Amino acid sequence: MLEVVNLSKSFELHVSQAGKVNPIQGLSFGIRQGRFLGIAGPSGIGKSTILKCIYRTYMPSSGEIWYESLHEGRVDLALADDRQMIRLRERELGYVSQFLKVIPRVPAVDVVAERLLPFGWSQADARREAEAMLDALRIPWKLWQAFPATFSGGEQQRVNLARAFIVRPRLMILDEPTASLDRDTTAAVVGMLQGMKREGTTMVGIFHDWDVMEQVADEIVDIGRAGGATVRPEREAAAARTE
Ligand SMILES: Nc1ncnc2c1ncn2[C@@H]1O[C@H](COP(=O)(O)OP(=O)(O)OP(=O)(O)O)[C@@H](O)[C@H]1O
Repeated sequence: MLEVVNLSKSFELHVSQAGKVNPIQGLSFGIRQGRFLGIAGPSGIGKSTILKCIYRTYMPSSGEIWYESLHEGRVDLALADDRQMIRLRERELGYVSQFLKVIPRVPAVDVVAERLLPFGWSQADARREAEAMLDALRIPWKLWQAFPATFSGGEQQRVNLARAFIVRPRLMILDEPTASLDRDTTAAVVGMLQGMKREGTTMVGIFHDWDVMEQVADEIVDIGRAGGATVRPEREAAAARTE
């Protein structure tokens, strides 16, 4: 479903004489449909950069990112043009980070509901679905009509999750999606991710909390190790030991 081949990304540093930073150099990995690949490694090594290259927030410096699209066939996301990326983001790719970027003065319920409109949903049905999603993510109903710009960090993160989850993307890209959440909300999000995985969503993600990573990931690429060795979560490793 996703195959990253020899991916490299470097950044030109304009503010100093330091030249370039090259966080990602010749990285390769693949994910099968319905699997969750975790990415681990020390701070600053380039984990978020990989996700941003897949979602094409960043243009890779070189390499290939092959994605099996439902509507567009096999696409190299490293070369796809902007219009194709917009279509794929609207219909197939979900991206959740810690930071919410939305138009100011739009109520939370509409920020979430608007994701369904390109799929032909009516405004009323989309709102009802958005309310159910906000409820599942434990956003109090009193905030549904409020503007997310005024929300706490954890509330904004849940609006972000709701925007991504509501369209049931084929490929979900998660950059520390539970970083500002409390334990109960994190557990609710983990349950929703597991449910989506059972329904066939493919996911790639970074989690600050190793326990959460182990609950959702089928395998973990540790990019701090030479060659990006794959580490299996402990529960799978334990199951394998008893096989
Ligand atoms: N837009 C950018 N311009 C310049 N340098 C960048 C840019 N984005 C990332 N970098 C650099 O690339 C390196 C990797 O950053 P990245 O955010 O991918 O790391 P990370 O592994 O996700 O870190 P953390 O775990 O701390 O979030 C860092 O040295 C960072 O400063």
